[in-house]
Amino acid sequence: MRLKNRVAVVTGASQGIGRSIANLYAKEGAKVAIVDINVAAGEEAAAQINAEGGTALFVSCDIARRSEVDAAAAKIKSSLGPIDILVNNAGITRPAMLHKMTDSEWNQVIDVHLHGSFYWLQAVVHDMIERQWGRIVFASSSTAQNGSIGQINYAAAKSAMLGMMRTAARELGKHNILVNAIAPAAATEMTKAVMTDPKFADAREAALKQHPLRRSAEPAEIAPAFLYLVSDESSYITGQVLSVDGGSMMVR
Ligand SMILES: NC(=O)c1ccc[n+]([C@@H]2O[C@H](COP(=O)([O-])OP(=O)(O)OC[C@H]3O[C@@H](n4cnc5c(N)ncnc54)[C@H](O)[C@@H]3O)[C@@H](O)[C@H]2O)c1
Ligand SMILES: CC(C)C1=CC=C(C(=O)O)[C@@H](O)[C@H]1O
Repeated sequence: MRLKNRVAVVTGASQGIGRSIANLYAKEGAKVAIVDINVAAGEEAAAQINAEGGTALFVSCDIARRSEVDAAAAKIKSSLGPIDILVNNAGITRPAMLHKMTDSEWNQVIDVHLHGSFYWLQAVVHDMIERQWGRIVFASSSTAQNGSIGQINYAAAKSAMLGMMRTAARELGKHNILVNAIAPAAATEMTKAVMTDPKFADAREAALKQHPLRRSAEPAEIAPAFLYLVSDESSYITGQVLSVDGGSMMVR
């Protein structure tokens, strides 16, 4: 077991990529905190892990609110112990062309990705420094490098997360705290509309023709990369962005 007795926080783990990460970490022996605003799905995800012999705790938390992050971190530390691993995975999209985007659409996306990730960094970093061990992974996106039509808020947020990741990697490396990012691509609730809406059928077909693997991924195919970056096997990797997208962005 590669994460035996490690305490891991995975934000946005009620569904999608985060849930697959939580499942895999639990199988590898970690005590996992599932942090999400989707209470029903989060409780179900935690119950499933516990029923299968793992250890999981669901904690309801809107990561865009510092008070909720601080309360969630305190609950996790008192229930599971000091936090060793943080995965800043929770995310949302609020698409609109830039000339039509409202302040609310802009702020919601910035609040979740940027403020949420920052609050969680601050909530875990003191314990990690004290223990001289930590692993932090951000879920970024290829939109950080390429941009994405209709997603200026999301592209800005995902780009900024890389700046945060690299800065944290530089500041924390001397404490044996490694900080990296993954740019994933998988079929989830987030991508469902674009993947299934008939009005995007032509764009989808064109994208698939350019895709080296000619298919999208399941979240479970993304999770092993998140395991690698928090395991002892990646002890000399920090400040990096790993694309786990079937090579789809390589060909652009
Ligand atoms: N699916 C993809 O192809 C893809 C591509 C690039 C990046 N990503 C990123 O990967 C991460 C996971 O995406 P996914 O596809 O699994 O999405 P998803 O929509 O299936 O899951 C996102 C989770 O985040 C939770 N969440 C949203 N706002 C929250 C908040 N304020 N506080 C706490 N939890 C909140 C949701 O409830 C949900 O459980 C996101 O950061 C996303 O931007 C996904
Ligand atoms: C195009 C669609 C399926 C899509 C791809 C990538 C995303 C990302 O998070 O990088 C999603 O926002 C979504 O728009």
